[in-house]
Amino acid sequence: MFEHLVAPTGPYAEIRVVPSTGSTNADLVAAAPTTPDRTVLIAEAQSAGQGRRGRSWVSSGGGLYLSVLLRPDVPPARLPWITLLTGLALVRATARAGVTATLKWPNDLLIGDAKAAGVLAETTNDAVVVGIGLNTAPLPPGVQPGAGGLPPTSLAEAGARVTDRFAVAEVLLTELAALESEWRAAHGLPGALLAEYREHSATIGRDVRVELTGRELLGTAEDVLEDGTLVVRDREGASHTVSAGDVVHLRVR
Ligand SMILES: O=C(O)CCCC[C@@H]1SC[C@@H]2NC(=O)N[C@@H]21
Repeated sequence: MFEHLVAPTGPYAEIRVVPSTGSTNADLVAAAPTTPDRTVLIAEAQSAGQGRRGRSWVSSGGGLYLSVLLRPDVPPARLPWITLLTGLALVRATARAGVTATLKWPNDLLIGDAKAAGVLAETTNDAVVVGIGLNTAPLPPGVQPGAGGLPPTSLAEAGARVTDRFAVAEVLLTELAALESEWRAAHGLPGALLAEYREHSATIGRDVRVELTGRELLGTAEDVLEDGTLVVRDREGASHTVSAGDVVHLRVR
């Protein structure tokens, strides 16, 4: 499998596949001090898969669970774009499998109104570990929607042409490398990627509810800006900038 995944001209220092681990993100965060830039770890199953906000990520096998350690030499304020451009890599890879997907800002890949993938980016010293969980096969019965309330779905349920997780991983990593290299070359500015992100956004133009510390913001998501923040206009007409740490829910009209 290892050989199957390594593109001869690919930019990755290493692509390692393990049968099982606790969490590929936790492994790369722990190994960060001695791990080179652009190292990939893929697990066939995880016993302690992590989602955002302390949630767990169902990783019993049948899905794609991978993390990439990156050392981009860009200003720290531009690092939130890693989450967004990873979302774009997921959109592109999903399209190559014959399925149209959109992005719930900042990090959820949606097929229709259900969630097929999530991204968890963690910063450690001078590295960023970006984890991707993508449901290629249906989840086991009984998996509840996450805290965001989105029901789960998978490439298989969406009728994708390609559902083999290693084949999908190969396309995904190729797209991620292309996007991430372009972004690095622009010193962390999104350039043309901003228009691509807006085009695939499931959030822009939708009514949203944002959980802020101690209060709630109800409004309409208007745009995603060059710094990766989301602009929300509230019912009184005031504009708010929401950062990637805030929780945004799409509201049904
Ligand atoms: O939507 C989310 O909450 C993010 C989910 C991220 C899950 C992936 S699976 C591979 C990597 N290892 C982890 O423990 N988490 C990420």
